[in-house]
Amino acid sequence: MSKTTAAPVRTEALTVALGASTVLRRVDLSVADGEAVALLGPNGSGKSTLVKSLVGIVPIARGRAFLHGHDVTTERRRIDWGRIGYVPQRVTAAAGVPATALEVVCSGLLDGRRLRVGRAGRARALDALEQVGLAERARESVQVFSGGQQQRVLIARALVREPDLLVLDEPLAGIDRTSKEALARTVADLRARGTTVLVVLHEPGELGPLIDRCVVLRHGRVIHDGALPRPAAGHDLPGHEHEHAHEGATPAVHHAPELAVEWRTQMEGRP
Ligand SMILES: Nc1ncnc2c1ncn2[C@@H]1O[C@H](COP(=O)(O)OP(=O)(O)OP(=O)(O)O)[C@@H](O)[C@H]1O
Repeated sequence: MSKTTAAPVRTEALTVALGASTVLRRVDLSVADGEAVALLGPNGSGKSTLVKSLVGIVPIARGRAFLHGHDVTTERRRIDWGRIGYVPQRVTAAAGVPATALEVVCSGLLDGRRLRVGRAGRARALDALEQVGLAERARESVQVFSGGQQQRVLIARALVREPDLLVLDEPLAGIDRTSKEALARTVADLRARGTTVLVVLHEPGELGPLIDRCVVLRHGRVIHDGALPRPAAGHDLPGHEHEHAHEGATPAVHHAPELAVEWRTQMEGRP
């Protein structure tokens, strides 16, 4: 796999407006080769919009974004999309189509020039299903799969191209514990192979131990870029009241590992 030295992901003062509102405000983000970075923040803080702007689903109003050193707006054709796997938020692998898990994963190898995959392609698809722990169910219809299993099939579809950058949008949302653990194993394997991972999460959960760095968004701005914030003392104790006067405070970008972002409180005071 040929690699350039440019960072897999970089944004400079990235600003995105959707409808009448500015959803991302001057976001600077950089993900180095082989790094696993989590994008965290409360509902509506702009996490999905950030990854969508990277893959070209939403337009950039101001600032720039680069994938492997190429500007996603002006140099789209120079980007090697085969090196990039993207798994969007909350889609099912079934969508009424009676396809097997193997067929769904094989579809990740198709493009405008190729409408069927050969034996080698099917072997790669089986290998990708193996990576997400579903090889033994390759020939079953995805319609009978749980939400978490479908999510893993979609991740396998992104992995079948052997990307060196994988972008996952909320892969843990609404999936069963077995699938969360399987996903954590998949990400651990990817990390061991040097794959760069950018993952949108509500909270670190099973992926926490695998994350090198986290970037926390709030109201479309980066309020933290560094180590995973630890819950402040007592926050994880039963009975702790999550009521603090944080609203209105001017957010600052923190870099210290021991930073005092009170994890749950930053998540909009979610209990
Ligand atoms: N197509 C759109 N038109 C107008 N506003 C939009 C559009 N898509 C998203 N938004 C708004 O942009 C903001 C950021 O949305 P986004 O989905 O990026 O947030 P998020 O941090 O990923 O949230 P969640 O954790 O709930 O998925 C929200 O206020 C949302 O309502």
